[in-house]
Amino acid sequence: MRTSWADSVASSASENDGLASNNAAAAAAAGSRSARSAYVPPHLRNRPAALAGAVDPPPAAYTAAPSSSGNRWGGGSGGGARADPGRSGGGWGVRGGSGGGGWDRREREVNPFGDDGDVDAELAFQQENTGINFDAYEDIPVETSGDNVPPPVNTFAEIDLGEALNLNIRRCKYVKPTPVQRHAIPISLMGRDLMACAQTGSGKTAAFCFPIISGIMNGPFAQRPRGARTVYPLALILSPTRELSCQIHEEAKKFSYQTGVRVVVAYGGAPINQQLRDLERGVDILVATPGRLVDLLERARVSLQMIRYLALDEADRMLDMGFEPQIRKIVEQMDMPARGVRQTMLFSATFPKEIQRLASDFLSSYIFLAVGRVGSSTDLIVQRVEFVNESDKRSHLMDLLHAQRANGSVGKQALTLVFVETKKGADSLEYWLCSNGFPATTIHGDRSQQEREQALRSFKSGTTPILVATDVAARGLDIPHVAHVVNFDLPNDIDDYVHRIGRTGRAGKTGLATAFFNENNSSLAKALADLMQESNQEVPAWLTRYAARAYGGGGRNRRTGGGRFGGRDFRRDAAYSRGGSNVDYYGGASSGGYGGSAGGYASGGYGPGVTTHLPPLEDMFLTGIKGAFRVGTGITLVKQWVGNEEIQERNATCPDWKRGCGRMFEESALISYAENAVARTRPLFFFDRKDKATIFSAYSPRELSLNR
Ligand SMILES: Nc1ncnc2c1ncn2[C@@H]1O[C@H](COP(=O)(O)OP(=O)(O)OP(=O)(O)O)[C@@H](O)[C@H]1O
Repeated sequence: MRTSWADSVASSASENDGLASNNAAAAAAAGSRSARSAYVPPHLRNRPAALAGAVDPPPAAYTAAPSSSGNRWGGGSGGGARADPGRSGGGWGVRGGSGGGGWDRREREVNPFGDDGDVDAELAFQQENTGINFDAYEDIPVETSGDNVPPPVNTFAEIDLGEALNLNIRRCKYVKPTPVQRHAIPISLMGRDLMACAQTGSGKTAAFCFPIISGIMNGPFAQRPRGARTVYPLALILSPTRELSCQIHEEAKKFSYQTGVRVVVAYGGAPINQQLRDLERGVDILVATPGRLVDLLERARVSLQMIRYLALDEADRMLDMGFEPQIRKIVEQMDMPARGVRQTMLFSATFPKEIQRLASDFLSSYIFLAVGRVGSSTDLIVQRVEFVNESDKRSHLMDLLHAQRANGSVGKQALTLVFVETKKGADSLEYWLCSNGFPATTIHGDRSQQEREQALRSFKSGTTPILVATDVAARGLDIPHVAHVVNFDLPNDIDDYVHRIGRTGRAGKTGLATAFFNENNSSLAKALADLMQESNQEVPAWLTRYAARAYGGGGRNRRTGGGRFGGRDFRRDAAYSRGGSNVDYYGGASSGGYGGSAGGYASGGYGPGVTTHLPPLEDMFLTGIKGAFRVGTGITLVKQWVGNEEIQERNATCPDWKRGCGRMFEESALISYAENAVARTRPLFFFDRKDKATIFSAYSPRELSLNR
């Protein structure tokens, strides 16, 4: 039976395709969008028209504006485990009954640390933070922007997180906060929205979990409706893959042990009934993948009406085209309190400016935080690039692994993660490695959920110290002892490369990343060389030559053209503040998005009139035989196309591109253009200039659809 990986991106072809087709359908329906009624979950139906289908007014308890101290719901600073009315001490009380988000009275909270409770005595015998060298992060440049940014802290003791949470932090052996934690936690505790970018492995999970847990512990009691089967979490943490959601869930459970805050996870690919039972036992923090959450919302088993905190991990991925429609649905079209009422936190190691712009739709008067440059990789990772022809890759890998084995160069327990492009490629490489005496397993979107879990377990335990993976394993996974990441096939996007190599060199440890580069990767050359140079790596002379030749270092590379290299808040970029209206991004414009007027991107619609909200792409016209067509790029391709370099790259794949600007263009040529040049991974919209309707939209070569 096909498991529902619908909400697990990286597994993803299936889901992305699904999403893409949904998205295509959405775009197709763009012209009639206004006539289409919005989905109303069952528990919101039969309500006064003003309320149904709209954002519910949040409960009075947390409609207050952010307070300058404490969280935005006016919660005081707090001590130990939460002692809500209706809860018994120690955090196991019953709150709100079943469906109301409280603990089941009969449930015992498993100790995730396996200690006997005497934490301090136990820790005294252990070397604190064994092997973790956070001093490595000390000299990282930090940029913050926005109004009234609170000062960073240097120790956890300076932050009032509450006794129970502090105890768990000690149990985790976190001695001091990492740079992103030092800055992000005070910002979030102040009740401010946050867009945070920090390098892979630098502790972002705790940076958003601590303020959420502390806020729930210390915030006002949440009186949740009783009786119904619907549950009302107070915090929602969304992540793109199932494995990552599980990992965040595990971490959050550790942090919230004996705090009285209950964390539940919901993801696709696993039986929903078990997850429903978990939810029914009560939930304060729901960690979820978008697809499964939408399912739960549509079944009216979860309501977002009482959400106080929304965190998106891997936020740039979540707002990329594959997920954006689902995220908009969850955040804007269900019953979640509006931005400015809820507190929103976005985290990632990469944050292209066009995604920052999109993300600002979900934030209110937010603070931007960049620890290190946006999208940079940590220099704890030694990066090597080797020129390897396609046909030599296997033998080259074999040489690497033999050398590794012979000289123990990456350590005894060392694990090697090998990234490949396709699922088939993963299977076949795994088979070949095993046949050649290297125990390997594989993780990709065609494997069942059980197989994927088994593969991860076997890799983590060292039973199969080589894991061959597609991008399903590229983001967020924190697997100890991954000493070597091999990019057997390089990705097209430098951001994907950053996330992939970030599976090693985590939490202050060093790591090694080797990439096999050949002619097929020339579009990545410039971005790769720049990234390596920036992180003080030795760039081979031949790569520099490729980079110079490739001019623009294309692919979906967003570093070129001044896009984001330099790591800064997009609001500071003058180009973004033009937009035709006087949008004050710092003040939180009404739409928060480009152009600032109603509709368009800000409302998530791509319907008629959307062209008025496109960034300045006035020169990007193709004139077709049936009228004038504007090529809009949705969101993410805009900057890429404006830069000369990108046009160069497009030329490489679509010779007609440059010639086609402003000229007659056959419809078939447009389609082939879409197939060949742009639609590999991101959507492309063609707009008829006259009536501004989408004439067709393309998501991938397979998903090209004609919607006339
Ligand atoms: N203050 C701390 N002290 C010691 N270890 C920490 C601290 N904060 C986090 N860690 C550890 O650092 C590792 C990386 O943390 P985490 O997975 O949150 O990184 P991340 O920034 O989210 O990475 P990615 O961008 O890859 O998702 C984890 O093993 C975590 O337990």
